[in-house]
Amino acid sequence: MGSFVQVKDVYKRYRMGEVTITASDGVSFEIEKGEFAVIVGSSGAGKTTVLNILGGMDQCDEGTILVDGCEVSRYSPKELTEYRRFDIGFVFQFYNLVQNLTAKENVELATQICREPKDAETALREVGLAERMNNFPAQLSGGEQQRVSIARALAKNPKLLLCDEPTGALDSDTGKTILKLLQDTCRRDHMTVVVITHNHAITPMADRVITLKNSKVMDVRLNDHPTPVEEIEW
Ligand SMILES: Nc1ncnc2c1ncn2[C@@H]1O[C@H](COP(=O)(O)OP(=O)(O)OP(=O)(O)O)[C@@H](O)[C@H]1O
Repeated sequence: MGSFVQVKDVYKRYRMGEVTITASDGVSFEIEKGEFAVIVGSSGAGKTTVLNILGGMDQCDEGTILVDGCEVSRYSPKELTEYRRFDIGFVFQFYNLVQNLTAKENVELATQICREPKDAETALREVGLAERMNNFPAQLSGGEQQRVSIARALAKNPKLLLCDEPTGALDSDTGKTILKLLQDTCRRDHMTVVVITHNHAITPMADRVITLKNSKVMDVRLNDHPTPVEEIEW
């Protein structure tokens, strides 16, 4: 049996008139089930491209993506829709909550379109928002809004939780509580979590660090003893 996530020789090119931009240039890496993986690289290194392909929002031109034994890179558009809907939880930098729905309604909105979801209240309780379920996003701090978006993603019971700069809009203390929540969820539920970031300071807390540079994988490193989030400074 191979790894839970296998990305093999993936190429993604964008044609812009005469110019072709290679956003993924033979990218390969693996992630095991239940790992907390960080994909790190500077702006333009190709992080979002990899995350979009892994999340079924975009397709690669060449290469293979296997998730839990399924060959996502061969999925039809209809299969990709189901993959995004049932298998993937997304967390974005700017939360992407619906402003005129409460925290609970935001989570319910997502769970209405998936199989065997968690109860919205349970999901919100697990992220520490038991008291704020009936608040609208504008009544919540940035960190609390990010918790709602994590509850929304986890309520789907996804196979993979993909997070795009989840702390990018938060101050460092709030960012750390969000990373701790993600790491605790990973440990407690054996959830496979992938965080993309430009912030190298986050890498010591990961089980696996995949470094991208110029659209290629520069380095893959395993941390046998990840640093507790509380001890990380940035
Ligand atoms: N839809 C697109 N059309 C054309 N070029 C694109 C597209 N998406 C990404 N690119 C290019 O591919 C390269 C990698 O971009 P990508 O967004 O994956 O990098 P990134 O590491 O996520 O950067 P950032 O941290 O700034 O978001 C960049 O040169 C970018 O301009």
